[in-house]
Amino acid sequence: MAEAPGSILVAGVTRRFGPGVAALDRVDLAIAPGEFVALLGPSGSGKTTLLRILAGLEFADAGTVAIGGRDMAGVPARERNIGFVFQSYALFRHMRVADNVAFGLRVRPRRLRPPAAEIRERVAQLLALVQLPELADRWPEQLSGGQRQRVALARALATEPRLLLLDEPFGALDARVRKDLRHWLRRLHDRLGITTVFVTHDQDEAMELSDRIAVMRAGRIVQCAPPAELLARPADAFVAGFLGEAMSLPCQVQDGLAAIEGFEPVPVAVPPGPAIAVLRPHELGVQRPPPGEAANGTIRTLRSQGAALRLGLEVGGLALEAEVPESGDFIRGEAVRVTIRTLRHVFPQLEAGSEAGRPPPGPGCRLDRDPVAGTCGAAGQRAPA
Ligand SMILES: Nc1ncnc2c1ncn2[C@@H]1O[C@H](COP(=O)(O)OP(=O)(O)OP(=O)(O)O)[C@@H](O)[C@H]1O
Repeated sequence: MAEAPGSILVAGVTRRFGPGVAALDRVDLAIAPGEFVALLGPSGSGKTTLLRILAGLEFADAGTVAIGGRDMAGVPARERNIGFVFQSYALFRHMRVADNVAFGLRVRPRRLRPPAAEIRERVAQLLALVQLPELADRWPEQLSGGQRQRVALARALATEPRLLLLDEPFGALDARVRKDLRHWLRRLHDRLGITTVFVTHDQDEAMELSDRIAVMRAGRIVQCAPPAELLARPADAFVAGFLGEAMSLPCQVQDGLAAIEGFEPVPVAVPPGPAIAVLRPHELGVQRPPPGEAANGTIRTLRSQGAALRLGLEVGGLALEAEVPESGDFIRGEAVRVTIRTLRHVFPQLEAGSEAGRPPPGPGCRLDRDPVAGTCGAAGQRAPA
């Protein structure tokens, strides 16, 4: 069956650099035409390696990659019709902006190269598309970082690629510019409908931009799902602890109760044994201890956040963060009663010991199954002694 031009199907892709741990380990990923998918994960989890394999800049030791239904084995990068933008993908310094954008068209073999007038027209359209029509005659060094990345995107789009691969394209820019470009990129994607794979380790960026996020860890896709699904139903403690602001607390489950150091036991539906409870700051309750009840924590820091108050707490030797209504009227050093209001995510501690600590292959990014979910943030830190 013929597939739409922008579809991607990665099956069982493994890539090893030397005898050590695989940079990619049996990765499956299916992306529909026109989708915007982020690869999100900690440093070294294999995001760039996967992107480079899609691009044809790196090869897989095992597994297959098909783009638009065609097996890419042996198809060189230049024949894949893919546009790239990398964080450090400098523009050609000796070429003006317009010539940078025209580059991909001018280097085509003569029989495929559009006439010069058509290239000029196309460059003007692309610079209008990235909202920089007035910069055609500038040199790259006369542009801001954000403008350079937009020119790099125009250059990537010049050859009308069926697939756009972006590797931390805004990584070097300051937070404000980054946010603006992020919104702009999503609007551009919605207009053009090009299948886009975006590498980032910024979870906010991934959450805001993507139709789905593939969360990677140690060379595997642990879970791939829409952002809201990842937050609501994380596949494991890693995903739960990686998305959104979260604290991962070791606990012991017995008789349907999770024992977390410093807290009352909490009912959970998890098999007995060691487990990880993932808590978010708003899931903790903080009060002055009612008469007759002992305090179990101390307020170490307070920070107002408009309607909410952010409290740094010490509970049972752990440093935790709670978010409570501003009306709390607490003071630093105060002894308080800290409770777990809801405990939505508890995971048996299975994966930690499996295959030398590597996560099991995740549900991958298959389109033929219901997407499952995931979450993240600061893990619960042990308080300084
Ligand atoms: N050319 C190479 N030679 C040897 N090891 C490599 C090579 N490229 C990648 N690796 C290793 O493969 C693993 C995955 O690297 P990769 O760059 O794909 O991770 P990443 O998730 O993109 O990380 P980052 O967020 O830091 O860019 C890392 O352990 C890395 O050191």
